Amino acid sequence: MLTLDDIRGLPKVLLHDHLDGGLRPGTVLDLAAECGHQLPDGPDGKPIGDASTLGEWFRDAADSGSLVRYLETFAHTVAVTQTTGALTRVARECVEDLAADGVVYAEVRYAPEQHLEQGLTLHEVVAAVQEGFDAGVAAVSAAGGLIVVRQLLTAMRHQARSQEIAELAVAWRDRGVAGFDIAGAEAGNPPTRHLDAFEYLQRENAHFTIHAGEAFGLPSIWEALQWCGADRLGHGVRIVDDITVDESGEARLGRLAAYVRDTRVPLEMCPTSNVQTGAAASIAEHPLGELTKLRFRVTVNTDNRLMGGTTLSEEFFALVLAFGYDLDDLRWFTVNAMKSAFLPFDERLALINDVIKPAYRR
Ligand SMILES: O=c1[nH]cnc2c1ncn2[C@@H]1O[C@H](CO)[C@@H](O)[C@H]1O
Ligand SMILES: [Zn+2]
Repeated sequence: MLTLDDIRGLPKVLLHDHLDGGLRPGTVLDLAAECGHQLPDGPDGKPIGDASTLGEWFRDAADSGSLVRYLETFAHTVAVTQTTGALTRVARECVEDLAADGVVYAEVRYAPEQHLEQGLTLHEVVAAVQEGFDAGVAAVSAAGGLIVVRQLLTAMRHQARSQEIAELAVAWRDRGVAGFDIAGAEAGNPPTRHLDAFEYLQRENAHFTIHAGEAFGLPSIWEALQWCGADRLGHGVRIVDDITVDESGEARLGRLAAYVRDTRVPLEMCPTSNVQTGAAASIAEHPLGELTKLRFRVTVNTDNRLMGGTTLSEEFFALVLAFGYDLDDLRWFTVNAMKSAFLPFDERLALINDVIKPAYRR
């Protein structure tokens, strides 16, 4: 059986990771002290002052069984990332942490509109993050490693800035931004609220993914694909609601599930996050197992490394333990993810042929 160390040594691809959900606990402490943000109280009734207690606090608070409560924890990471210095630091550390975990390609998302509280403009936010990504990539490569990183710009689904953020993503498309996303509480905020932004992106030949079918069911997935034209689905777990398995174990796909499988819509699945928000009862019962058996285009992701206390290697290891996956399965997930990336075709192919396949052969 594969060990966690084996998995760390394999090249991996990460399509769904939130920048503001991946801060190092120690960095949250430093930045909170710098900007005077008050962190939550620890067990002793005083604001938490050490990194490991803070890491546990995020994990426990996010372990809420509800997406809305899970999202409340972001108030702290967003509050401490309101300056170019903080954004650049967090972005650089993100790249270094992903590379240390064996990630060779990552698309990291965040919502620029949430980082304007101290007067930054949207463009300044994107520039600060890009500066951090560039510095991180340079540091990794100076140490002999390899990682390619792109930004995805997220609009918050309960707000009304999606058109502006979509235009921002297009303006930065040749300078490190590979696509667009919407996130936030799903119930009551269907993707069609942002139809103008999605239609604009389609006219611009731009790429986008939509958080859909996480806390909410099939209608949200259907809208994301058939009204909005999403290239990928963030989570998409509820697509199992359109699949029935009879007594003999034979699966029947409804029209929407068949469409998703037939057209190879990538599912950005995030096992730990889904257990934390109650979208799945446990890793072992996660729909990823069934969807993988049925050969949907499943990819494995972290969502929020801080809130989940996780890494991509740990997500894979949990799946190895729950479903008995082997090296071939992990290669399949990784190639699925690389094929689904918002990177030009020739660059995807080069990473698959020159980096991923040789490593899994060895
Ligand atoms: O799993 C998720 N579902 C929906 N929204 C999320 C999830 N994880 C994070 N965010 C939201 O996306 C924002 C930008 O990164 C975060 O601030 C958080 O509110
Ligand atoms: Zn997410």
